[in-house]
Amino acid sequence: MTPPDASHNRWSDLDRPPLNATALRRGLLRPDTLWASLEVVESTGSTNTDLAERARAGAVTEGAVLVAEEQTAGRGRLERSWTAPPRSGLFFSVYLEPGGIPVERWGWVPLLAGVAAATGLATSAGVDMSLKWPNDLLVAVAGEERKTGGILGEFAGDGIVVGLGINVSLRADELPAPTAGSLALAGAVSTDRETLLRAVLRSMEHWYGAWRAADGDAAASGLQAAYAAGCATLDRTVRAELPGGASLVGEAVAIDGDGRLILSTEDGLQQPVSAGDIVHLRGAAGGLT
Ligand SMILES: Nc1ncnc2c1ncn2[C@@H]1O[C@H](COP(=O)(O)OP(=O)(O)OP(=O)(O)O)[C@@H](O)[C@H]1O
Ligand SMILES: O=C(O)CCCC[C@@H]1SC[C@@H]2NC(=O)N[C@@H]21
Repeated sequence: MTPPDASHNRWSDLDRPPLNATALRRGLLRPDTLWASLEVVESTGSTNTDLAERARAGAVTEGAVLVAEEQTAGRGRLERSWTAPPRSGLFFSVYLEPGGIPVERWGWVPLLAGVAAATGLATSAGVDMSLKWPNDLLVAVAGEERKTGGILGEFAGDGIVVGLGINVSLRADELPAPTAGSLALAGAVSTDRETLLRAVLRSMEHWYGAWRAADGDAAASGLQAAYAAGCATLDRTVRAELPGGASLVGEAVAIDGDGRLILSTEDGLQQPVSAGDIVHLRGAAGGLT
């Protein structure tokens, strides 16, 4: 006898159960907490696009969370795409309105999301997590650094939409690129997406509260130090591929108060990098391979 869902592969329903929005709301939406609403949609183009549209229309309040089981036009930084099979990971965006905080400090919000996601996932999935500047989430798969998550922050309306894509149960044959990984491939003790999402959102609430309480000062709130402690880019020789095509090689020596990566180059200069792609090069400074 043929089961009614024979067209699905065996992973779709057993290993990738749907999210329970009611349970998530019960655990996260409480009076006096940051998270004000949580919606789970079956499929959409991009949760960032959707929340940004709502923010521009004034149709969303701070603390809104939009989660999709599947994205058909997921977007990454630098006009790239974000692709993953339905329910293989967490694809969600949050809307934050740090009114009163000087806008030049808002650039810390996506970095804050990276610290929160890395901390929340390390605890809930039991996997060592690190950050590649600015905010890729890295895990080790068979001793190799792999990207298991990415973060896209976009100004919209009076606030900022921060979208997170986290590869949870992706198998090796499903990876969108050789550089990608997943929590499962990194040996996660749990791949329960509700547990992971709750942990990330709670950690984000903690860091956002601390950052706001310090008036957006990343040093005073401890955020700058937490970011540096989790950042795998620091103390490495890296190549920064800058917008416009130029590139810069140097040792990553610090994250400054504006969240920029400081490279110490061969000519002895300290060059701040505020946007671009970082490639971690092997070997110590001067010993590139
Ligand atoms: N789920 C994911 N996990 C990790 N990395 C991802 C994921 N989805 C997309 N990426 C990465 O994001 C980038 C997507 O960029 P882009 O849209 O330019 O695609 P591409 O595969 O690099 O090139 P193109 O689509 O132009 O052929 C790639 O580096 C890809 O590896
Ligand atoms: O690594 C990157 O370049 C950032 C990837 C961000 C992906 C997430 S998935 C949820 C949200 N919606 C999007 O379209 N993008 C972000």
